[in-house]
Amino acid sequence: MLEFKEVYKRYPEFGEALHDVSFHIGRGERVFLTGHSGAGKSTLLKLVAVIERATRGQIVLDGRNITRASNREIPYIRRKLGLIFQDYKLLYDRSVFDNVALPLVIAGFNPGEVSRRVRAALGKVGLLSKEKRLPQTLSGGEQQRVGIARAIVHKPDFILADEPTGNLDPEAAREVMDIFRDFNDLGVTLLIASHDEQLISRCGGRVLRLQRGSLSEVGA
Ligand SMILES: Nc1ncnc2c1ncn2[C@@H]1O[C@H](COP(=O)(O)OP(=O)(O)OP(=O)(O)O)[C@@H](O)[C@H]1O
Repeated sequence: MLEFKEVYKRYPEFGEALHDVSFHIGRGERVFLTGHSGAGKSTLLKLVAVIERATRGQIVLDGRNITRASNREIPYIRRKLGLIFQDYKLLYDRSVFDNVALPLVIAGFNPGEVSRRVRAALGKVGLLSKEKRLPQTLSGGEQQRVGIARAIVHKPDFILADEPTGNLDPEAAREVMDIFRDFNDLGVTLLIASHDEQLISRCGGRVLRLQRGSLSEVGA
């Protein structure tokens, strides 16, 4: 599903954020990416989503070398991915329904199909009854669930989440992790960056540990 081969990332203003990173994630795996603040977790996820580019090495997603993907190829790559962020990145002047619908509207789906898929996604995260609400009227946990619904509404086979529970209290964090686990049980591959070791050990899965840009652990 995803392979990093001797990947390096250098930011001109900073220096080396990733150093000789190699790993493989198989289809359907549940993998956590952990490490201290500044270890390179977000950078690694950004390389998979082609938000940033590797300086050296090779990244292969679904059998396709995406390291030097052209700008035209990027939408096709992102279509395979569901991206979830710590700060939700919702549009606060749009309803829950409209936030989740946005990727489908941009992709040109017809209104009937948009409604069907948005309601299916909201159902999966337990927010069907709140589709008309504006995001700021929801709790942090609910807002993150809107973010998850938006990320999965186009049925990606790979979810990438960057500290998805970082702003949530323990109960909301557990609910969000349970939703990820349900997707994983259905065959969706997960790569979740988190520094919450307790949550990771409770959830179970393989752990990739970054330390100052290098992978120090690739084990189970
Ligand atoms: N666009 C950028 N330009 C310059 N330096 C950057 C950029 N993005 C990240 N860095 C630097 O690269 C290093 C790794 O950052 P990254 O955000 O990947 O770490 P992280 O493990 O996700 O940290 P955190 O847990 O605090 O989010 C950091 O020292 C950061 O300052």
